[in-house]
Amino acid sequence: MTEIEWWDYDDADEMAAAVAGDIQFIIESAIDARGSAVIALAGGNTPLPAYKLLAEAKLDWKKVTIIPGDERIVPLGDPLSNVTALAKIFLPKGARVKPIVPEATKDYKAAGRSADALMQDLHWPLDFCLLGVGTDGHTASIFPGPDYEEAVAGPKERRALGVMPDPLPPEAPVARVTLSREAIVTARAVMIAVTGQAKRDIIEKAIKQGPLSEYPIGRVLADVELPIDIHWAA
Ligand SMILES: O=C1O[C@H](COP(=O)(O)O)[C@@H](O)[C@H](O)[C@H]1O
Repeated sequence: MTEIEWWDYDDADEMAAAVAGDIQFIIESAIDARGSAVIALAGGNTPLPAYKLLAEAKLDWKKVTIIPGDERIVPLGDPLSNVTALAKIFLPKGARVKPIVPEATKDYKAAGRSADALMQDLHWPLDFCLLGVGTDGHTASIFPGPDYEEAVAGPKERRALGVMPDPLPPEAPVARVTLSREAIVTARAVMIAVTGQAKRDIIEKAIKQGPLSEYPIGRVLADVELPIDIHWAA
């Protein structure tokens, strides 16, 4: 198991400021080292305050490419669309925000294949991947269901795939496209940002369970080589 460090904050605002500061530093370092930064950001609600603060940072945003680390298969502009939330915040800054599901389709497997093909246009490994975690233990859109093993242990060259969660999560009950575990854990830096005791309990349990964890976050964290920071506020 990798080195995992918890960073605890008094409230979500304090956490958002710290997360935004760390991502800014990672982006600056990537631009200094390679001339550009390619980052995958978590969807959902938890990281939005951090993204709003990050967008205020003085960065050479034209050199920054942002993809969602996972996407709900819904039309662009839909309130559930992860890339739409990212685009609203970062497009006005000049960043390149790339949808990984440009068109909603009923064939989630085909959406996954086309996202995997789109990944070829990016430089790899990712400079950074931010993960969220659901109260059911999913991370990115890696969920139990028919695509689970492919997501956590599929071919190493598979960077994205279509996923049908089973059961469907009530907050966004739709098929998904997600980065694979391999694409996530080979990023140059991986960070988790979560709020609430329930998510903390799940992550702690998942880490204890190790590679045989019942939770997707446990399967993703198992045997990761790079150190991972987990930012948490109650
Ligand atoms: O469905 C999703 O859920 C997780 C957690 O979202 P949150 O709103 O509880 O923070 C998120 O990380 C993932 O990207 C998203 O698609």
